[in-house]
Amino acid sequence: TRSTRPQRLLRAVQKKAIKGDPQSVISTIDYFCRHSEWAMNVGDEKGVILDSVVCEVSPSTALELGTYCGYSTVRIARLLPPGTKLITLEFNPDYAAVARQIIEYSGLQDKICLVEGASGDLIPKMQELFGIKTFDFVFLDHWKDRYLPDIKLLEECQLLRKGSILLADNVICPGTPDYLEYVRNSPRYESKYFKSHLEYTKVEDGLEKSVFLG
Ligand SMILES: Nc1ncc2ncn(CCCCCNC(=O)c3cc(-c4ccc(F)cc4)cc(O)c3O)c2n1
Ligand SMILES: [Mg+2]
Repeated sequence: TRSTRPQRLLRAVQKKAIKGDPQSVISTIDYFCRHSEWAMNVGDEKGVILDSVVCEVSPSTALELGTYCGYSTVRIARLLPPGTKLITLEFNPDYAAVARQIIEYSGLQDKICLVEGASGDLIPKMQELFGIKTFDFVFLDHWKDRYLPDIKLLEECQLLRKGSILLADNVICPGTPDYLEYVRNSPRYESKYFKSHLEYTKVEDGLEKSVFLG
């Protein structure tokens, strides 16, 4: 049967990127998605904003919702100091299988824990599975209608602390209107929009950065 897009993206990484070099894995994926096949990675333009927020927060504990092929997973993990852990949740086993190989190819597997399953099921298990008390940083990039229920779940499970940073992809395209309305109007968050473009296109999109105020 015909290969899938994630498999073709993995093959491009294995063929063109330098093993153990996260930046070359990132550049190879961006080149593939611009010149061969579009894929729903956060991409290079929004990726620079993601990098700057990760560097600013310098999190000890980080959570990513929606791994896909592991592009943003590698982007985030390459900036984390030793001894920190990025937990990334992926629902689709085929995506997870590709992501594991891309993460391993980048050499960052010791900083990343990829867990297969739905965020709604796994978030309540973070304490028992990983001994996580709270997350310093959360990157939301999964089902757009799960952003709002999942941050409410993070609040309920007391996985956020005063100053925890949420960064949400695709708040314009495909769009997360209920999430935006909540974080921009809730007294419990201080929110800021970073205007950008949908990965590899001229379509408007952006990232919403929200600080949990406790
Ligand atoms: N609950 C749970 N727990 C864990 C999970 N793991 C995965 N999932 C499901 C996530 C499925 C992929 C989510 N990502 C997107 O849908 C997405 C789409 C576009 C896009 C597409 C077409 C267009 F024309 C324009 C824009 C662009 C993006 O940057 C996107 O991130 C989970 N769900
Ligand atoms: Mg996205």
